Amino acid sequence: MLAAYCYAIGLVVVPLVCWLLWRWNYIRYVAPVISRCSKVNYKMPLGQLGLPFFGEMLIFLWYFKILRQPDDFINTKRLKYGDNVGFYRTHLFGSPSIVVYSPSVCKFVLHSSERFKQEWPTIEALGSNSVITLQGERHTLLKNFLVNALNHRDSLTRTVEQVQPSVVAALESWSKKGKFIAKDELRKATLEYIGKYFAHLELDPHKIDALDKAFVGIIQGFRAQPWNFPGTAYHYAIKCRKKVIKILREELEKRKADADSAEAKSNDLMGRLMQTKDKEGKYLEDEEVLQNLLSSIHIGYTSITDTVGWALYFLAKSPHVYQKLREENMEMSKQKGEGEHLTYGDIMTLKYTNKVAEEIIRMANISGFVFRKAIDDVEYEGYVIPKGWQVILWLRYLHTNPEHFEDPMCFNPDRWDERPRFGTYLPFGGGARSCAGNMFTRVNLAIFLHYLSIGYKWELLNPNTEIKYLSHPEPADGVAVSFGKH
Ligand code: HEM
Repeated sequence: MLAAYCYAIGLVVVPLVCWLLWRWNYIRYVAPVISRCSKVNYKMPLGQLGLPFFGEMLIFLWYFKILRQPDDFINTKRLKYGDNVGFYRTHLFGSPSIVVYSPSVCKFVLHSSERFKQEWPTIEALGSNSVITLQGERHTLLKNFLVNALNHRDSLTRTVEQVQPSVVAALESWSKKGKFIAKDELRKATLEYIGKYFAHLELDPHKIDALDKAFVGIIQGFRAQPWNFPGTAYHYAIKCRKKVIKILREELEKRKADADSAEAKSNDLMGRLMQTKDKEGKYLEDEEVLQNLLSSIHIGYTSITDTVGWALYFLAKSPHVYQKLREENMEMSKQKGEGEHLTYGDIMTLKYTNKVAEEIIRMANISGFVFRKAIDDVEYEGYVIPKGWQVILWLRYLHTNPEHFEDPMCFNPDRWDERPRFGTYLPFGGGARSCAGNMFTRVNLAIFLHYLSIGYKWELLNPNTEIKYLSHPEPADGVAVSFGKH
């Protein structure tokens, strides 16, 4: 009797449970969409949603962490399902998702903010008044402000003037160190100068370490589960955020208390935020000033650190590129007097340097993905992007796909002699949420490239170090270098 019972379990129950586990996400997420969309004849994108709860996360991790071939996640789907319409269905980061890999669909999603919204469950870690999380009119107000303050010609001219002395000083101090982890030094140097440039913050080494630690804590909370109790990454991120806001608030209060001080009169980012008015002529709330300053310092110093870290890596691996870069910049340097700095106009004439900068940005892919949520069922060429599903724009795939860039993993600045095909190069996103600091990044990178190439040489201490792709791409050793003067 018992044997028959066990036999029945083995024969019926176990396969049934396995089948249910395998089909669970289909039954839960896909079947209702198919039933709803059959009336309007929309097709379901191809793909699969994997296991309950985990979805295809284990496969994703396999490609990112074990094989370290992140884009093969998409390549295997293209092999299995064919090219289809430029996107597949999957289940990642806890949600049924559509992964988009084609230029036209990426553009469609980025430029359809009425159909796809940006949603951050971890809003308290990011700040509910930050341009990153705001929606609607307030977002437009702050976004326009930031684009103006960071990316326009006048602002870039000021950036070039004010940032150079700090870059020169940082490189000089590195040459005295000899061997170091470049990412560690870059974090400190860029935080120091961005803090000074954006808010006149005078940061001693102790304060820089404390601030940097707090910013790392904030990042860890961005994509964590939004569980706000002691011990969670989200809770810690909120605590770190409060610490940074406290430091920025001290500076804000100082300026309010002494309106005649040089800082209060300066037109740094904090000063300009304090002077910004909305449509009704009302100044921004303090909280808005502080939160947007925090976001700008944060994104600014981390993205420049990453980009310049990659510059050191790629240039060390491509001596012929370094040599050409050096020649162009030595030529520029000869035209300058002793101690005379570059102008924004000079940087624009450095053709090869700008190509190197663009190639670094393409290959670094520091913002490899962009996330949206479909507000309603959206039809695209007969297929549905279902309401409530997460949409993951796989921007990095645009830049590593040989159909868009020949021999894409080869570091080749000369590919920028021609413009990439429309929509195939989107490192800064697009549409209403495109990056507010794209030109700011390019100019900062060009300044580093200039001073690095005219004055310094370096070698990678671990030239074969692995590349980490999560949480963002970087050489696993943090770019350990031996660094010195020419
Ligand atoms: C290589 C460097 C950088 C890359 C690859 C990059 C990439 C991006 C991308 C892809 C987005 C769009 C996100 C989305 O659509 O959801 C974005 C948004 C943004 N970026 Fe950057 N970024 C870089 C540097 C910077 C810098 C230096 C700043 C400022 C100092 C900055 C400020 C912003 C802001 C404020 C947004 C939010 C815009 C909005 O929500 O409307 N970025 N960035």
